This record gives sequence, structure tokens and C-alpha cells, in this order.
Amino acid sequence: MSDSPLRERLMALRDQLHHHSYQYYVLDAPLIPDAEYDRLFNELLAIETTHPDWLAPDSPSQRVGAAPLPSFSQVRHETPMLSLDNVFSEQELLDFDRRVKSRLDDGFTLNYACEPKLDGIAVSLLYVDGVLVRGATRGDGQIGEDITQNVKTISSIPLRLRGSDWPDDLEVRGEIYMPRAGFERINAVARESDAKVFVNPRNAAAGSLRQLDSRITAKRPLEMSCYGIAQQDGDALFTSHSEGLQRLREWGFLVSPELQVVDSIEGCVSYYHALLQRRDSLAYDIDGIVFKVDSLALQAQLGFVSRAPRWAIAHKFPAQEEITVLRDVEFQVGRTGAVTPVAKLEPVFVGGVTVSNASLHNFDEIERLGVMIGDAVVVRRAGDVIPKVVQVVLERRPDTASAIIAPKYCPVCDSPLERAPGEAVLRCSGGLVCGAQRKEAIKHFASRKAMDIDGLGDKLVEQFVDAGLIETVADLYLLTVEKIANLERMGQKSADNLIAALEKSRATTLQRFLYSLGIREVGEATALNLARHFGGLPELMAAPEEQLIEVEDVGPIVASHIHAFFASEFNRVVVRQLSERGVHWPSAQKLDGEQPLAGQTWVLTGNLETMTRSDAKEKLQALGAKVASSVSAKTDCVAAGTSAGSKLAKAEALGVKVIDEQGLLAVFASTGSSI
Ligand SMILES: NC(=O)c1ccc[n+]([C@@H]2O[C@H](COP(=O)([O-])OP(=O)(O)OC[C@H]3O[C@@H](n4cnc5c(N)ncnc54)[C@H](O)[C@@H]3O)[C@@H](O)[C@H]2O)c1
Ligand SMILES: [Zn+2]
Repeated sequence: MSDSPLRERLMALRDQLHHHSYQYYVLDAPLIPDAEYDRLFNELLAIETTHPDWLAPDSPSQRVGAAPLPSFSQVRHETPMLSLDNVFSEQELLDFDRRVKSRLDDGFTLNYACEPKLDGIAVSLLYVDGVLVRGATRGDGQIGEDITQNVKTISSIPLRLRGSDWPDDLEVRGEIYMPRAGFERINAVARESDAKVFVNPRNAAAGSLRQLDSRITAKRPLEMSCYGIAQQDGDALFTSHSEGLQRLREWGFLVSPELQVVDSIEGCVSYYHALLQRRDSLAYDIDGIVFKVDSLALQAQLGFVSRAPRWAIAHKFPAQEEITVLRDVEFQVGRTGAVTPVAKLEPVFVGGVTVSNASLHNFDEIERLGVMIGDAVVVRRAGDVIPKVVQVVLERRPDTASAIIAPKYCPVCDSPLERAPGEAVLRCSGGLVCGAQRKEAIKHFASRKAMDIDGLGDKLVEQFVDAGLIETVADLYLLTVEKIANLERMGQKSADNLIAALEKSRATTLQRFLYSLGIREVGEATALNLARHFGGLPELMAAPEEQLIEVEDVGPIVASHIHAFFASEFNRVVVRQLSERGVHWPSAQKLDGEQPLAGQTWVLTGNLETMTRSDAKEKLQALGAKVASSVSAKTDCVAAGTSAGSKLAKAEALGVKVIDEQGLLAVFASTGSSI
């Protein structure tokens, strides 16, 4: 390459890096992942190293951070706040060690302090006479932002120092960060309320800290870990960096418990590997390790270059966020029928593994991200959580990008998908017909509070389904000892027991049976209410939604789930087969015997003296009656208190039986029900 295209590249890199620094440092709105920024930065460094004459004072390589936001008051740092040089390989780390040694006068003892490199934002705290007087961001290294009110809200920052041996003026430096759990929590809340979702914990920490209203900062889960003291002229309180950190601990600061001092670069290498191993299990994000020459005298010999000290180096970990291309979106059906969009990615190495699938949560998330097929996206894999698409790199969207279309039918069973109003999740309406939901449906059917089939655990259900012995819950009642005795881990005795348990489970109650069908949002309590209300299955299956809503605790959503379940031909067949294969329960008549008012519809109106309307309603329901809110020809009885109005009139017009409060009390008394 001739000089001029290379110089053009250099200029383009400078422009890009300036732009991305501004987005990252000033606006807290990075457009690309750090790994991409680092690649561009290193490319710039490489060009500037081979062409030192092209170096310019305003090159990103010569600068720290970016200018502070004008909305904050400015703070001038007495001692500049610098950045750190990075290395990405062991070889480069060894080179650093050689450079350090070559610059030191003979006869030195070289120890390194090793610390995690927390991924947050650099902050300076100023204490005068032991009292916190100022907090500031790094800004461009010379001038930062005054965030005193905000740092005061962070509980790990002492407002007053402990002990008494601190210097009159003390400037402490450290990193304010957001632990991962707190980050997940505030993002979950933000998603619910359609507020700003942060890309990563570092971005969340920066956005939370640089608030003009400190009450917002106070609500954010921030911490500060301290890693240094700005050097003051003359006063030598201690001789090493690690000793200084020890003092900071005594004065009440949080200093990383991972701090270690080693006596060789080999020690640094082992420290790096040990912490990299534990990276996922730490409570916060770290993006590498910082190694510092421990002796303050040796640090002074080494000094600084424009943007970083010569006595420290950051050894970066593999990136937890990378840029890749979204090739396609696939839809997976989970065990509850929830359909999740899964991003199919150009394979990319991120968070220590090669990732080719990532979660997109649901359609709300797809809309929030504004992501399209073909987009360049940022994938994040941190901790042990599944990789996620967290951002679209809009500036790299190709012309060919295409919208992600929500499927209308289940990719597994072809049943229509539905999305309840206000819900982000698409669901397969197939119920038992859906292969994806089948195993879970059968496990639920067999469980203790459902059909209570003793011995039919999750493993066995999977085995039966995988062996093709059963497809639906009704098939369970076609199993025989001969069919199952030869299965792996089964044997004659277990087979006998299981068939006996199946036989026993045939006699059940309507409530259990309804619960066991696994209709969405029909738990035990709702199943009981349904059984009481309708008395029999045919009545329930025939009930329109308006009638279902009359059942206690059944709202429009549950009613629509129940209705949809029984509207499915497949489900109706399974229910019929279950009945044909011997599943039964006491009939409504029998229930009538237990519940004196079963099958009756009552209406309450007017004011009652001796009880509240809701007490009366509960009592009637306990006796088996359905309590409706309006009178019709089907109403069996109206209990009218004083000042009853239109309902009473209607009852009289229709010739429906009417009783007063005394009459109602008499009914309760005669049924042995007390109030
Ligand atoms: N995505 C983007 O668009 C974009 C833009 C600009 C910068 N960046 C990222 O920002 C980083 C560069 O920023 P930088 O100049 O702050 O440098 P840096 O983060 O690489 O290193 C210096 C910083 O490390 C921090 N640090 C954490 N633990 C420390 C410890 N124990 N001792 C000393 N310092 C510690 C301090 O805040 C210090 O200022 C890179 O990772 C880069 O990718 C990204
Ligand atoms: Zn399905």
C-alpha cells in the first residue's frame, strides 16, 4: 500500500474513533461493542507506530476519554486521571515486563500488584479533613464532571473516613460499577415499563451515575471499588501501591478482595488464568486484569506517556460482547407452548465460546431492538446466562435487510399461534396436539394433584413418548404390562405396579380431571370452581365464554383459554377417549347430595342487615349454588334485602321465586350452614 491510502485510512480511523468515543464517554450510548472499538484503536496505533511523523496531538491515541458534558459543573484534576495501555496476549504481557525492567535502574526488586479490571467508570473522590467534599468523573483526564451529589448516594463510599491517620487532603480513585444481578433487575423493570434498557452493566453504571437528579442515581444498584490514591507531592505515607490499598480498606473503602501481590510476571500469568476461570461466577463484570508495579519508587522511575502510566498494564479478557450478523430467526416452541424467537448468527467467539444462537426473548424485544434479518448485531454473553442480542449496529445495516415476521402457525404442530392482549409472548394454541407440549402435558396429567398416577415420573413419561408408546394422555390407559415390562429400567414388578396405579387413577373427581387437562391458567382452585359451577363436563364443554365468566375467579382471559381448549377438535377427542377408556368421577346428582343448592342459580339484591352481600354469596356458593348478577328466566331464586329495585321487579315479572333476608337465613339454617 502506498502512503496515501494508508494515510486516508488513518484519517478515517481517527474520525470513527472520535465519533465512537463521544457516543461512549459523553452520551453513554455506544454504537459498537468494545471489542470492535479496540480493533479500530489498535489499527490506529499500528499505523502511528510505523509513521511517527503522522502522529497528531488530537489523535485518539493521545487522549483519555472525552470532554465532560456541559450540563455538569467542571472539576479540574490536580493529578490527571489517565487510562491504561492494553495487551491482549501473554506474549505482549511478557514484552511489557521486559520494557519495565529495561527502564529501571539496576538492583530493583520488582513486584506486581494484580487486580481485576472492573468494567464501570473511573471516579475520583476528594476528602478534606476526613470528609468527602467532591466526587468527579474522569472526563478527558484533565477536566471531569462534578458528581458529588450522586456519589454520596452510593453506600460503599464513606462520607467520613474511619480511623485518624489519613492525610488532610486525600484523593481516592476507583471504579463505580453495577453488579450483574442489579443490572438484570433494573433492565427487567425497564422492559416492563417500556423505559430505557441498558446494553450492559458498564453502560447502566455510567447512565445511572451521570444523572443531573441524584434521586435517580440513589435508586440504582451502584458500588465503588477503589484501586488507587492520587499521588500527593512530598508526603510518603507508604512505599507501595498495595500498602496504600490496605490503608484505604482501613479508612472504610471497598477494595477488591481479589487483590494479590506477585513477585514475577509468571505470577501475573497465573493470576490472569485463575481469575479468567472464575470470571463467570463473579458478581460483576470484569474485562481483564490490571498489573501494576507495586513499589511507588519504581513507579516514579517509570513515569507516564501521554495517556497512560508506564508502570501498569491491562491484560484484557476475551470480549463478552461481539459484533456479528443475524442470518435468520427461528421460532422454538417451549414446553408451555410459548414461542421464542431464536437468533441464528454468523458464528462468533464471545465470552469464551463460539456462539451461533442467541435469545431474542419475544416480539416486544424484537421491536425494541428494531432488529432485522441481515443486520450487524451485538451479542453479549456474560456470566453463565444464555447469549443475547443486545443491540443493532445500525450504521452497518445492509440494503438487503428484511423484517422479522411473526409466524401465524406453530412450527411444530401447525396450530394457530395466539398473543393475548398486553402479553409479549406468542403461544401455540394446540395444547395436547402439539408435540412440543406433549411430554409436559403428560407429566402434568400424571402429577400428584392431578390424576395422581403413582410411579409415573418425568423420566418414564419421556421414555414412553420417545419409544412411541404414547402420544396423548388418553394413550396411557391403553398401556399394558406386556407393552411396558420389557422397557429399559422397567421390569415385571414395576410394570405391574404402574398398570395398577393407572387402573386406580381412573376413578377421580371432576375437579382433578379438569386440573389434569393442563388448560392454561386453570389451577386447582379454578378447577374446583368450574366443577362446582357446572356439575358436569358436558355442561362445561358447551358453555360459551359469557357463561364461563360467571364462575368465581374466572375472568375473560381464563374464560377464553377454557373455551379455546374445548373448541379444539383434538382436545375433544382426547377427552372422549379418556372417558371411553374408563376415566370417571361422581356424577352431578351425587354432588347434589353433598351440596343442597347444587345446580341452582341465585341472585342477591338489596341491603342485608345481618350479613354482607359477599358473605351471603360465599355461603350460597359453598352450598353449591351459582350466584349470578342478573335475573333471568333461568334464575331459581332471588334473595331480596331492603330497598331492592329493578332486579326484584324483574323477578316478579318473570315469576321467579323471591325470598327476603329471613327466608335466606332459614335456608342457611336448614342446610346446617351457620353464618
Ligand atoms: N464501544 C465503544 O464505542 C467504545 C468507545 C470508547 C471506548 N470504549 C472502551 O473503553 C475502553 C477504553 O477506555 P478507557 O480509556 O477508560 O481505558 P480502559 O478501560 O481500557 O482502562 C482504564 C480504566 O480502567 C479502569 N480500571 C478498572 N479497574 C482498574 C484497576 N484495578 N486499576 C486501574 N484502573 C482500573 C479505570 O476506570 C481506568 O480509567 C476500552 O475497553 C474501549 O473498548 C468503547
Ligand atoms: Zn404447537
